Amino acid sequence: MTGPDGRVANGRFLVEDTPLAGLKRVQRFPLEDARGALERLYCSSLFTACGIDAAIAQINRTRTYAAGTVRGLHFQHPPHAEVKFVQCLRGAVFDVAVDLRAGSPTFLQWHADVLSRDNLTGLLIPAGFAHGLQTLSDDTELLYLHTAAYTPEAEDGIDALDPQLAIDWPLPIAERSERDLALPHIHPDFTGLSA
Ligand SMILES: Cc1cn([C@H]2C[C@H](O)[C@@H](COP(=O)(O)OP(=O)(O)O[C@H]3O[C@H](C)C(=O)[C@H](O)[C@H]3O)O2)c(=O)[nH]c1=O
Repeated sequence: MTGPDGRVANGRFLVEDTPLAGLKRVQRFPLEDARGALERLYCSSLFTACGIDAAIAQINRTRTYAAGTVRGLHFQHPPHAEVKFVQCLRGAVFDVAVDLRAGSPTFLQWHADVLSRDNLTGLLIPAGFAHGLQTLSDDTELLYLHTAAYTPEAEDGIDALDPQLAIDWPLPIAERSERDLALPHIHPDFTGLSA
Protein backbone atom coordinates (compact mmCIF):
# COMPACT_ATOMS: atom_id res chain seq x y z
CA MET A 1 0.00 0.00 0.00
CA THR A 2 1.62 3.25 -1.14
CA GLY A 3 0.58 6.45 0.60
CA PRO A 4 -0.01 9.85 -0.98
CA ASP A 5 3.59 10.82 -0.20
CA GLY A 6 4.92 7.74 -1.99
CA ARG A 7 5.83 6.06 1.27
CA VAL A 8 5.05 2.41 1.99
CA ALA A 9 4.46 0.25 5.09
CA ASN A 10 2.29 2.73 7.00
CA GLY A 11 4.52 5.61 5.89
CA ARG A 12 7.62 4.17 7.52
CA PHE A 13 9.70 3.79 4.34
CA LEU A 14 10.26 5.80 1.17
CA VAL A 15 11.57 3.73 -1.75
CA GLU A 16 13.49 5.50 -4.51
CA ASP A 17 14.85 4.12 -7.77
CA THR A 18 18.52 4.27 -8.65
CA PRO A 19 20.04 4.25 -12.15
CA LEU A 20 20.28 0.43 -11.91
CA ALA A 21 16.88 -1.19 -12.39
CA GLY A 22 15.68 -2.99 -9.28
CA LEU A 23 18.30 -1.45 -6.97
CA LYS A 24 16.40 0.70 -4.49
CA ARG A 25 17.37 3.37 -2.00
CA VAL A 26 15.17 3.00 1.08
CA GLN A 27 14.74 5.80 3.60
CA ARG A 28 13.37 5.02 7.04
CA PHE A 29 11.01 7.35 8.90
CA PRO A 30 11.13 6.86 12.68
CA LEU A 31 8.25 7.78 14.96
CA GLU A 32 9.60 10.13 17.60
CA ASP A 33 8.28 11.31 20.90
CA ALA A 34 9.66 12.78 24.11
CA ARG A 35 11.13 9.35 25.07
CA GLY A 36 13.03 8.85 21.82
CA ALA A 37 12.16 7.10 18.56
CA LEU A 38 10.93 3.85 17.07
CA GLU A 39 11.91 2.90 13.53
CA ARG A 40 11.13 -0.18 11.55
CA LEU A 41 14.08 -1.92 9.90
CA TYR A 42 11.94 -4.28 7.86
CA CYS A 43 8.31 -4.91 6.89
CA SER A 44 7.14 -7.59 4.50
CA SER A 45 5.05 -4.87 2.84
CA LEU A 46 8.28 -3.01 2.04
CA PHE A 47 9.58 -6.00 0.10
CA THR A 48 6.18 -6.46 -1.55
CA ALA A 49 6.24 -2.80 -2.63
CA CYS A 50 9.66 -3.44 -4.19
CA GLY A 51 8.40 -6.51 -6.03
CA ILE A 52 10.30 -8.93 -3.83
CA ASP A 53 8.32 -12.00 -2.75
CA ALA A 54 11.20 -13.81 -1.02
CA ALA A 55 11.29 -14.20 2.76
CA ILE A 56 14.21 -13.24 4.99
CA ALA A 57 16.45 -16.28 5.44
CA GLN A 58 19.26 -14.73 7.47
CA ILE A 59 20.13 -11.52 9.30
CA ASN A 60 23.75 -10.46 9.80
CA ARG A 61 25.42 -7.63 11.64
CA THR A 62 28.97 -6.57 10.83
CA ARG A 63 31.14 -4.29 12.90
CA THR A 64 34.13 -2.64 11.28
CA TYR A 65 36.75 -0.96 13.44
CA ALA A 66 38.61 1.40 11.12
CA ALA A 67 37.49 4.04 8.65
CA GLY A 68 38.73 3.25 5.15
CA THR A 69 38.16 -0.50 5.45
CA VAL A 70 36.78 -2.15 2.30
CA ARG A 71 34.66 -5.31 2.39
CA GLY A 72 33.68 -7.13 -0.80
CA LEU A 73 32.77 -7.32 -3.60
CA HIS A 74 30.71 -10.41 -2.75
CA PHE A 75 27.80 -12.32 -4.25
CA GLN A 76 26.34 -15.82 -4.24
CA HIS A 77 25.76 -17.83 -7.43
CA PRO A 78 22.28 -19.11 -8.28
CA PRO A 79 20.37 -20.95 -6.89
CA HIS A 80 21.69 -19.25 -3.74
CA ALA A 81 21.60 -15.74 -5.20
CA GLU A 82 20.10 -13.40 -2.67
CA VAL A 83 18.40 -10.09 -2.15
CA LYS A 84 20.42 -8.06 0.37
CA PHE A 85 18.90 -5.22 2.35
CA VAL A 86 21.79 -3.27 3.87
CA GLN A 87 21.33 -0.62 6.56
CA CYS A 88 23.85 1.29 8.66
CA LEU A 89 23.21 1.36 12.40
CA ARG A 90 26.40 3.15 13.50
CA GLY A 91 28.86 5.35 11.62
CA ALA A 92 28.73 5.66 7.84
CA VAL A 93 29.66 3.66 4.75
CA PHE A 94 30.07 4.19 1.01
CA ASP A 95 27.88 1.26 -0.08
CA VAL A 96 28.31 -0.16 -3.59
CA ALA A 97 26.19 -2.50 -5.71
CA VAL A 98 27.49 -3.83 -9.04
CA ASP A 99 25.07 -5.13 -11.68
CA LEU A 100 26.17 -8.65 -12.68
CA ARG A 101 22.84 -9.70 -14.25
CA ALA A 102 23.22 -11.43 -17.60
CA GLY A 103 21.61 -9.31 -20.31
CA SER A 104 21.12 -6.27 -18.10
CA PRO A 105 21.45 -2.96 -19.98
CA THR A 106 23.52 -1.76 -17.01
CA PHE A 107 25.69 -4.91 -16.83
CA LEU A 108 28.93 -4.18 -14.89
CA GLN A 109 27.76 -0.72 -13.95
CA TRP A 110 27.87 0.23 -10.26
CA HIS A 111 25.94 2.54 -8.01
CA ALA A 112 26.91 3.80 -4.58
CA ASP A 113 25.10 5.57 -1.77
CA VAL A 114 26.33 6.79 1.59
CA LEU A 115 24.46 4.89 4.27
CA SER A 116 24.78 6.23 7.79
CA ARG A 117 23.17 6.01 11.19
CA ASP A 118 22.02 9.60 10.76
CA ASN A 119 20.65 9.53 7.21
CA LEU A 120 18.45 6.50 7.94
CA THR A 121 19.06 5.21 4.43
CA GLY A 122 19.50 1.63 3.24
CA LEU A 123 20.14 -0.10 -0.08
CA LEU A 124 17.86 -2.88 -1.23
CA ILE A 125 20.03 -4.93 -3.58
CA PRO A 126 18.38 -7.47 -5.89
CA ALA A 127 19.80 -10.89 -6.67
CA GLY A 128 22.42 -10.72 -9.40
CA PHE A 129 24.42 -7.88 -7.86
CA ALA A 130 27.78 -7.90 -6.13
CA HIS A 131 27.98 -5.87 -2.94
CA GLY A 132 30.84 -4.02 -1.32
CA LEU A 133 31.47 -1.08 0.96
CA GLN A 134 34.04 1.26 2.39
CA THR A 135 33.63 2.52 5.92
CA LEU A 136 33.72 6.31 6.25
CA SER A 137 34.04 6.36 10.02
CA ASP A 138 35.56 4.22 12.76
CA ASP A 139 33.42 1.64 14.55
CA THR A 140 30.76 1.25 11.86
CA GLU A 141 27.95 -1.27 12.16
CA LEU A 142 25.81 -2.65 9.35
CA LEU A 143 22.66 -4.75 9.43
CA TYR A 144 22.13 -7.18 6.54
CA LEU A 145 18.87 -8.92 5.71
CA HIS A 146 19.44 -11.80 3.29
CA THR A 147 16.82 -13.81 1.38
CA ALA A 148 19.16 -16.79 1.05
CA ALA A 149 21.28 -18.53 3.63
CA TYR A 150 25.05 -18.14 3.53
CA THR A 151 26.30 -20.93 1.27
CA PRO A 152 30.11 -20.98 1.12
CA GLU A 153 30.21 -23.15 -2.00
CA ALA A 154 28.03 -20.58 -3.79
CA GLU A 155 30.01 -17.55 -2.54
CA ASP A 156 32.10 -15.64 -5.04
CA GLY A 157 33.66 -12.23 -5.36
CA ILE A 158 35.37 -9.60 -7.49
CA ASP A 159 38.42 -7.51 -6.64
CA ALA A 160 37.12 -4.20 -5.26
CA LEU A 161 39.88 -2.47 -7.26
CA ASP A 162 39.05 -4.13 -10.60
CA PRO A 163 39.82 -1.42 -13.21
CA GLN A 164 36.92 -2.67 -15.36
CA LEU A 165 34.60 -1.34 -12.63
CA ALA A 166 36.73 1.65 -11.60
CA ILE A 167 34.83 2.10 -8.35
CA ASP A 168 35.63 5.54 -6.95
CA TRP A 169 36.35 4.55 -3.34
CA PRO A 170 36.28 7.83 -1.37
CA LEU A 171 39.09 7.14 1.14
CA PRO A 172 42.54 5.54 0.96
CA ILE A 173 41.96 1.82 1.62
CA ALA A 174 42.91 1.05 5.22
CA GLU A 175 42.08 -2.66 5.54
CA ARG A 176 40.93 -5.61 3.42
CA SER A 177 40.64 -9.28 4.33
CA GLU A 178 43.10 -11.80 2.90
CA ARG A 179 40.17 -13.30 1.05
CA ASP A 180 39.18 -9.97 -0.50
CA LEU A 181 42.79 -9.17 -1.42
CA ALA A 182 42.87 -12.42 -3.38
CA LEU A 183 39.60 -11.88 -5.26
CA PRO A 184 40.00 -11.94 -9.06
CA HIS A 185 39.22 -9.36 -11.69
CA ILE A 186 36.17 -10.00 -13.87
CA HIS A 187 37.06 -12.63 -16.46
CA PRO A 188 36.77 -11.39 -20.08
CA ASP A 189 34.39 -14.29 -20.85
CA PHE A 190 32.05 -13.46 -17.97
CA THR A 191 28.62 -12.69 -19.43
CA GLY A 192 26.75 -12.37 -16.15
CA LEU A 193 24.72 -14.28 -13.62
CA SER A 194 21.56 -15.96 -14.81
CA ALA A 195 18.33 -15.29 -12.89
C1 LIG B 1 28.50 -13.55 4.93
C2 LIG B 1 28.78 -14.59 5.97
C3 LIG B 1 30.07 -14.92 6.33
N1 LIG B 1 30.27 -15.87 7.28
C4 LIG B 1 31.64 -16.18 7.69
C5 LIG B 1 32.61 -16.46 6.57
C6 LIG B 1 33.92 -15.93 7.13
O1 LIG B 1 34.53 -16.92 7.92
C7 LIG B 1 33.51 -14.78 8.04
C8 LIG B 1 33.66 -13.44 7.38
O2 LIG B 1 33.06 -13.56 6.11
P1 LIG B 1 33.38 -12.48 5.01
O3 LIG B 1 34.83 -12.13 5.05
O4 LIG B 1 32.78 -12.97 3.71
O5 LIG B 1 32.50 -11.28 5.53
P2 LIG B 1 32.53 -9.82 4.98
O6 LIG B 1 33.71 -9.54 4.14
O7 LIG B 1 32.29 -8.98 6.15
O8 LIG B 1 31.25 -9.79 4.04
C9 LIG B 1 30.33 -8.77 4.34
O9 LIG B 1 30.59 -7.70 3.54
C10 LIG B 1 30.30 -7.87 2.16
C11 LIG B 1 30.36 -6.51 1.55
C12 LIG B 1 28.99 -8.55 1.92
O10 LIG B 1 28.21 -8.20 1.03
C13 LIG B 1 28.70 -9.70 2.79
O11 LIG B 1 27.34 -10.14 2.64
C14 LIG B 1 28.95 -9.32 4.20
O12 LIG B 1 28.80 -10.40 5.07
O13 LIG B 1 32.12 -15.01 8.34
C15 LIG B 1 29.23 -16.54 7.89
O14 LIG B 1 29.46 -17.41 8.75
N2 LIG B 1 27.96 -16.24 7.53
C16 LIG B 1 27.68 -15.29 6.60
O15 LIG B 1 26.50 -15.05 6.32
